[in-house]
Parts: sequence; structure tokens; C-alpha cells
Amino acid sequence: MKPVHGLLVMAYGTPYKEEDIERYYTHIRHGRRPSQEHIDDLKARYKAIGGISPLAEMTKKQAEALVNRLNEVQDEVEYKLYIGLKHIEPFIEDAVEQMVKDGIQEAVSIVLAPHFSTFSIQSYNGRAKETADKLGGTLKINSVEAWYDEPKFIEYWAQAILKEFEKMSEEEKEKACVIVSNHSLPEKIKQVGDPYEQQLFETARLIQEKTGLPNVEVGWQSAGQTPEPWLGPDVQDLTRELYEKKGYRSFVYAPVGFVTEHLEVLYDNDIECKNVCDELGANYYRPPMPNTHPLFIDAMIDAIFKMLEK
Ligand SMILES: CC1=C(CCC(=O)O)c2cc3nc(cc4[nH]c(cc5[nH]c(cc1n2)c(C)c5CCC(=O)O)c(CCC(=O)O)c4C)C(CCC(=O)O)=C3C
Ligand SMILES: [Fe+2]
Repeated sequence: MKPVHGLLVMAYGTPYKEEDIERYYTHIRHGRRPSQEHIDDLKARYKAIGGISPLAEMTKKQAEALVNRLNEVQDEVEYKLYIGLKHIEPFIEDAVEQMVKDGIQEAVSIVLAPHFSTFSIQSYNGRAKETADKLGGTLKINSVEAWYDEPKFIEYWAQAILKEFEKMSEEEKEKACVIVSNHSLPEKIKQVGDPYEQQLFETARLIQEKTGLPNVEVGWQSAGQTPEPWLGPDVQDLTRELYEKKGYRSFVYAPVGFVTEHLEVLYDNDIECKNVCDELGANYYRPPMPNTHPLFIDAMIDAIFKMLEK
């Protein structure tokens, strides 16, 4: 009999129905209830993308694709899937507790976000390990930290971006640029040597190398509503600036820090960035997100094996 190990797949989580929005937002704000105005604003954004986000469903599909593939490509261990979410049930703690209850002694964990940050990946992995320790330390979790430079991940985006360029005439291509982006974070992360910003630059560099496209820019999106400075330039401001200063007339948005068509992509890119393009009279393109694309699933599989071999 093969030993059974856990595969802990962690993701952000999303409200399952409208009534969940308030407690979900409160959890994101570390238990501080957002103002009614902020809640109404968030409700309106979910409404604008069709009521709820496809994220819950897609996280499940991605996690299932990952465990199936992991059990297909190796024969030594039987991996059992556990899903743990950051801001809604099943929480990361629930998933780890279930693994311990099931008698799992070893697990691999991966977050469905490519870039490491103390704000994101570190807090996911930290919560998982703390829970395992609290429950007696019988469960060892080996965590993948980042996979922003995995060749198959870059290949996915390169192919997806080039497919958008195929829709353009030669003339349009000359005035087109790619905007590679990730979720903004407070600028103060740089003071603790957080690699988040550099990792996005590296993803963009690798995509540029793979596609051979001349115009690749980096931006940040979906910044929070606080007075402190956030990483910039914001993708909307950047679009205006590139239109004016570099004369670009077509924009291909690649929000590579995300892996699914969810709120930040369907609203912040497909509505807000599209509005800026419409206003400028520029063309808007946004390739499909990785979702369960085999190249994407295999990129995470490669990251898991590299981590286990270390
Ligand atoms: C780094 C990062 C990622 C990427 C890495 C990862 O995936 O972990 C990410 C992803 C996501 N963020 C998401 C949703 C939200 N994030 C918020 C707010 C915030 N995110 C932050 C950071 C991140 N977030 C921060 C520092 C805040 C401000 C908190 C504050 O106010 O102090 C808010 C509050 C309202 C607003 O600000 O828009 C919402 C609704 C969804 C789900 C979308 C859906 O449901 O489809 C996803 C995938
Ligand atoms: Fe967020």
C-alpha cells in the first residue's frame, strides 16, 4: 500500500452568496468591520460581474486538477486533497485540522498565487504550519513558496498573449503593448526586503523573453482603500501615461499575479481598464486566465517536485 500524504491547496476565498460579503470583507480587514459605504461599494462590484465570483468554483477545479495530475505523474505516494482558504470557510485551519484527524503525517502545500510576499504566501503557509504545530506537531507540511518563474507558467502566458496579438493587424501590433500586473500591496513591504515587487519584474522579463515582444510594461492593480502609499504605477494611470508618452493604441493586460477570472480581473481589468481604453479610444485585450490549463497545472506540479527534491 502506498503511503497517503496530504495535498493542501490554499487560495484567497470568495463570498458564496451575497449575504457572505460583509463577514468576508470583515475577515479581510482582520476583524474590523468595513464602513457601510465600503460594503455597498464591494456589493456593487460583485453585482457588476454577475452577482458572485467564479472563484469558488474554479479554485475547486484547479485543486482537483492538481491532485489528479500529481497522482498520475508519480507512483510512490497517494495524495489526498485538502482545500484551505484565507478569508472564508473552509479556512486553512479547518483543512489542516481535517488532515490531522485523518491521520495524515506528511503534506505538501501550495498557494494558488505565483508571487511570494510576507502579506500573502507567507501568511498562508504560516497559518498552516502554526495550526499543525498547535495540533501536536504530528503533521509535517512542506510548502512551495513561489512559482512566478516556472517555465510552463511563463509558457502559458506567452502563448495566451501571442494569441491576442494574432487578432491584430501588423499596423496595430506596432502600437500595442503588454501590461503585466499583480495586486498592489502597501509600499512598506519593501522596507522588510519583501521579494514581491522583484518577482513580478522577473515574470515580466521572462514573458518578454519568451514572446519576443518589444513593448512589455509592469503595473499594479486593485490597491486597497487606505491612505498609505501602495506599489505603483496603477494599471489605469499607466495606461493613460503610455497612451500619451509612448503612443500605444492597443493594450494587452496580463494580470499574472492572479490565476482565475475573479473580481480583480473581471472588474478591475475588464471593466475599469476597459473603460480607460474606451475613453482614450484605445483597444483593450485580456487573455484568458490560466484556470485549469494543462500547462498551468503542470507548472505547479514542477514547482512541487522542485521543492520536494531540495
Ligand atoms: C496580494 C493579494 C492578492 C493576490 C494573492 C492571493 O491570491 O492571495 C489578493 C487576491 C484577491 N483578493 C480578493 C478580494 C479582495 N481583496 C480585498 C482587499 C485586499 N487584498 C489584498 C491583497 C491581495 N489580494 C490587500 C492588501 C487588501 C486590502 C485589505 C485592507 O483593506 O486592509 C478586498 C476588499 C475590498 C477591496 O479592497 O477591493 C476583496 C474583496 C480576491 C477574491 C476575488 C473574488 O472574490 O473574486 C482575490 C483572489
Ligand atoms: Fe485581496
